Amino acid sequence: MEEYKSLKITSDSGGVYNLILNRPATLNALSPDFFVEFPKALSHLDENPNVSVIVLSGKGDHFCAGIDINSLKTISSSTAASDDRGRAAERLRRHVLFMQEAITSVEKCRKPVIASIHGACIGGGIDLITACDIRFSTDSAFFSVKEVDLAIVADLGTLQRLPFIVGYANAMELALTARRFSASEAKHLGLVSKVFASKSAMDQAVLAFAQGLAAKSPLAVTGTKAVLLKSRDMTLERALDYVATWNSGAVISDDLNEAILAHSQKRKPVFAKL
Ligand SMILES: CC/C=C\C=C\CC(=O)SCCNC(=O)CCNC(=O)[C@H](O)C(C)(C)COP(=O)(O)OP(=O)(O)OC[C@H]1O[C@@H](n2cnc3c(N)ncnc32)[C@H](O)[C@@H]1OP(=O)(O)O
Repeated sequence: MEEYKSLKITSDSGGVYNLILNRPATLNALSPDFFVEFPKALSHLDENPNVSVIVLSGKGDHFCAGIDINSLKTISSSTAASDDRGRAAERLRRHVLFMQEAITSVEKCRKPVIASIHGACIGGGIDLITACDIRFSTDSAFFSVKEVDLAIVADLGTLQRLPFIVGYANAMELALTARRFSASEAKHLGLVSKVFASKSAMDQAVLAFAQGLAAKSPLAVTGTKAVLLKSRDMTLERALDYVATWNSGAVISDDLNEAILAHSQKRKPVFAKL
């Protein structure tokens, strides 16, 4: 297994792997290392056939306190130091695109990624969880689309993804006010699917949930993720066309035969890995 400075990977039984934000001293603030390592880690997990489902969590008392504020200072001073504003702006734009790619790597991963959130989930933390496929939290977790309070426009995906999750009006209100909101409000808005009384209760339930997903046809799971994500960005007509093409390729698989056979034999299906 690769060694990372900002992350840790562990595995549980049944094809469930844990991708853990691992800078607890800074509440898992997203450092420059994170933006290099996170897409690499996801790519390795994606390529590893033993991995069926990925659970993203944070070590320590909080899930993620957003961008590492010290790195934000470095970004802004490195552009101010340049003598050419046009070039500095172009460099900064490329850097933001690079950071966006790191977050988008969650969507590019074929396997489902579940966010398991406790404590703070702020700024860049919201960018991360909104790219995830499913979100769970503890009841003491709290959330904030904090960027306007740092005098910046959220630029790593929250403004693009959050409206699809909580609706346009709710996303606008949360992003403009930067107010802190609770896990129960996050549940009410649909940002998290389930809320748990403690981190240990959540860990246990998320593992059981992830193992349940991992037991399903990997082709059907990866196809469902891919089609839902593509459909989000397409017209209905194109999205229906896309899924027809997808299924015409994937429907004729051993998984379909195994699912039908297992059903008729009243046993659990066993599928080959992806
Ligand atoms: C190009 C731009 C791209 C992306 C931009 C993204 C924007 C954002 O992410 S905006 C959001 C930025 N984050 C924040 O504003 C949160 C700041 N942190 C807090 O408000 C609090 O720490 C808390 C999350 C509410 C938790 O409070 P508490 O439990 O009291 O802990 P603290 O004592 O405040 O923190 C402990 C320790 O962690 C350090 N730390 C906290 N957050 C960050 C951070 N974002 N970056 C770097 N370091 C952070 C804090 O300084 C403390 O360190 P000490 O050395 O112990 O002082």
